[in-house]
Amino acid sequence: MTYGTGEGAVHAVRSVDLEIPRGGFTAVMGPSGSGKSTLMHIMAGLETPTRGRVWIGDREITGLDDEALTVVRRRRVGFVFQAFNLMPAMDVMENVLLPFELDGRRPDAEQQAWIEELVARLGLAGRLRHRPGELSGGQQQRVAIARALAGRPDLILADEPTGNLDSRSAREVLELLGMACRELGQSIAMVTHDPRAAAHADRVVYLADGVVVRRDEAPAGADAIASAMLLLEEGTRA
Ligand SMILES: Nc1ncnc2c1ncn2[C@@H]1O[C@H](COP(=O)(O)OP(=O)(O)OP(=O)(O)O)[C@@H](O)[C@H]1O
Repeated sequence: MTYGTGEGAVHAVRSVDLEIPRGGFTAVMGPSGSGKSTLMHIMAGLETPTRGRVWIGDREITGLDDEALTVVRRRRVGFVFQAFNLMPAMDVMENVLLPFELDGRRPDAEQQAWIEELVARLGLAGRLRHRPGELSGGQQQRVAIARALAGRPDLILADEPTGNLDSRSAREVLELLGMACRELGQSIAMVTHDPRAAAHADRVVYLADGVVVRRDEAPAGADAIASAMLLLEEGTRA
């Protein structure tokens, strides 16, 4: 992905060949400006790369027009953001059902049962008629996770999902993402700066200057991830 042209061109990501495994929990780490958000936007079909090809599940999204990409995003991708991005005037259940609403669909009986299971597992069953403003940050993020999981997307993209949470709520949210992956088979890619967050993933991919420079298939805890990041940051500054 190149922004700009000529001397001012920025190669935000280069020669990235990356697969987010189905049913896996992948963390994407890297120093500031290393291309994490750009890569995430490309994987989500929010940006079209200058060169290269992208698939979500078995569907190639390269070359789709905006309208087709919007449909792919709605049906195949779930998003969890640092700032929660819930609709303040809607209650918890309305927020969770929003992807169906936007797609002009109603959940069928099986989907409704799945959504009820989800809200129960995420500890939201007693809060369904509350609005986001009446919930803690951790609870709001759990609503966002329920919304992302509701349509069983091919991929959940989480961008610094714990950036606005205290450490206990952060741990709960990460445990729930891990549960979604291990028990519900959900594929997740999470961008984070936080080695403790990345330690919940079963695979860590490191970016530096737009290139994947390292992959840990079984990361050995937050301290090892922090050391790897430190090396990358020193390398980037050098
Ligand atoms: N729309 C844009 N136009 C021009 N350059 C851009 C644009 N978006 C990103 N870049 C550049 O591409 C590079 C990668 O940016 P990106 O936001 O993907 O990094 P990041 O790893 O997500 O950073 P951070 O952790 O600070 O959010 C940076 O050098 C950035 O300045």
